[in-house]
Amino acid sequence: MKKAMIIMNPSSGKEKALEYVRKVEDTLRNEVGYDVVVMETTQELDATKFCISACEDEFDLVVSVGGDGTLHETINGLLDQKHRPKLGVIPLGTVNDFARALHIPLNPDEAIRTLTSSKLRQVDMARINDQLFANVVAAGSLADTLSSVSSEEKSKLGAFAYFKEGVKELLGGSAAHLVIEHDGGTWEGPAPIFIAALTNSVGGFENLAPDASVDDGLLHGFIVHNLNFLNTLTAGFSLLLGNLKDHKDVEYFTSRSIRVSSTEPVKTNVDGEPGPALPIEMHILPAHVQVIVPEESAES
Ligand SMILES: Nc1ncnc2c1ncn2[C@@H]1O[C@H](COP(=O)(O)OP(=O)(O)OP(=O)(O)O)[C@@H](O)[C@H]1O
Repeated sequence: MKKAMIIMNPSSGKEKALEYVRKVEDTLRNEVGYDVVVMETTQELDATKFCISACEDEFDLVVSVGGDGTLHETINGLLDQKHRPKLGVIPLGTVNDFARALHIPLNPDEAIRTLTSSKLRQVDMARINDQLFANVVAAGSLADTLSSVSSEEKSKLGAFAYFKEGVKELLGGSAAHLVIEHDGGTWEGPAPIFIAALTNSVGGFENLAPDASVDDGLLHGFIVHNLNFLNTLTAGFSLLLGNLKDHKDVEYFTSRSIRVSSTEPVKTNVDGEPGPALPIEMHILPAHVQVIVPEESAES
């Protein structure tokens, strides 16, 4: 019999995770015919440990029930594994970038229906130092600010919580000197933020990297530099309209590998969580995981 592991964070989804997990279990067992194991996280990194054991025990499917934090920890269990189970995603967080990028419904009941779909997408992941990411890495003074956006603010304001904190930080005007090496050359200079996106949805803004698709084998780099009050606002509008890469103070490139370093101490944010300090090295891992997506979903 095929084996599925459900990895669920009971603290996500406004305490509704337990109710949804029963529905996930029923759907997998009764409609798709899986032997199902439910693993409940109690602390940070539990989801990674559970996913490692699912790989080692050759499970066919792992379903992440929680927010982007739980998903990020789950996919990190796939690092350097020979057997990688298929992935299902039930988004219960406030932003849910990965689900947005894959057109997985943000309504949990509808997302659960998706688990009966026979459509799979081969999705890129990327390595950053000794971990994996599925969505986005940000580096620079602004990245640290984004890590401090509270769950309450995200619930209340959605993607605008990031925008609000971002504008506040940019008006403070701190920009570290970054050295960014990519397939096409090296950029060097002061920048309040550098973003490497794998998918089009970043911090809930589905327009930030409209050219990034989950399976294009590329990292999409945005270096934002020389921001002051006026162009902070115009960059904000560019972000909302999906043409950030054309803004005069934004350098855009695609690459399979990127190295970012600085002589100053600079923090990063990886998939919405605090990440390693610079230097960082990123490498794309094309088609690294097969994700269950709705039958009718578009390929972008
Ligand atoms: N039982 C638990 N209680 C509290 N925190 C947990 C528990 N299990 C896991 N965690 C931690 O909670 C963090 C956030 O989880 P997750 O992203 O799933 O939910 P969320 O906060 O509702 O979503 P979002 O980040 O989108 O607001 C995870 O990174 C994980 O380390």
